Amino acid sequence: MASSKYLTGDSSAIQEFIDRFDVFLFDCDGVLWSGDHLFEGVVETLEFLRSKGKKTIFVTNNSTKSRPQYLAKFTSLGIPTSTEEIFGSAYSAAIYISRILKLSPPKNKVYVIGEAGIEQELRTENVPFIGGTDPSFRRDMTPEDWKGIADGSLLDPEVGCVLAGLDFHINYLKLSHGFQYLQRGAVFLATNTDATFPMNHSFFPGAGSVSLPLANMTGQKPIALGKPSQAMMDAIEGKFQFDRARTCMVGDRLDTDIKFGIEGRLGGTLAVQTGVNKKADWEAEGAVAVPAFYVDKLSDLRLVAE
Ligand SMILES: O=C(O)[C@H](O)[C@H](O)COP(=O)(O)O
Ligand SMILES: [Mg+2]
Repeated sequence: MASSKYLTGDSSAIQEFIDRFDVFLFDCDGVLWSGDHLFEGVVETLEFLRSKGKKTIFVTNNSTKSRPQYLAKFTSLGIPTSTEEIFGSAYSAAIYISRILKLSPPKNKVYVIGEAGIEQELRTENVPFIGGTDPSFRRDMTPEDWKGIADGSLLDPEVGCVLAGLDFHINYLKLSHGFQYLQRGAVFLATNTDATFPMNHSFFPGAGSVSLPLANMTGQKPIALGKPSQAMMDAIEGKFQFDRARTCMVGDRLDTDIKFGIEGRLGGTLAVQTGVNKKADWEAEGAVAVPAFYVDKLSDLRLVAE
């Protein structure tokens, strides 16, 4: 089994690690922050890497925010960046639908299960959609719903795709509509399928746990456009033209971030232990992915190197 090199407290190993890469792809939830709590030393560590001429790119599976909404969060937490450096699964899904799937009338609409981030990125790509944050879907089922969903009178005949992401307002009504569209042949997509969502130093249902009922009902697995999807890696590489061998993926989750870097044939992967996975997870027999390097927390990269 592959082994992972521990860097925390080892300045020469950290220096050697940093010298190996020109570009760092940073995961967000569990690496930079937990919810709105910014981890200690993150701003200084990013500045330190940038001062060494390193390129920083933020790659998140969290589809609840669009790139401009993420820019506002980064700015509010004191992290200097631009929408150019931010690549989210909502954006990845929107460009997949508009540039690859290319839905054509009369079934060119997307039924969204998710938050405003997905809606904004679909609008940016001129992809029509229904559902999402529409308040008329945030309620209990009525007798009219049971009848109208079953006979299709309440369904939109122009829906050709169901896109599911992290939805903090998921309910029976939304799932019932989603199922009927999939039964009628709509393409099943997910921004990501993370099982859990790291927040406030604990865990909550992730996007994958939101879309799973639809997968369970239909027996279909959605095409996931976030990490570890290599469609996302190709899109990021296409945008930034980086040398994969000189690029490192930094993440807290084995089955998304680390798998993404390994399957993307990047020069390296670094795991931090401030989010979902810990050392014991990748040392376990049959681990889904083993990071090449690991630290306790992101700011370990900075402290020792100076
Ligand atoms: O459920 C989710 O969507 C994920 O837990 C979450 O969004 C992960 O975000 P990331 O760690 O990729 O920034
Ligand atoms: Mg994460």
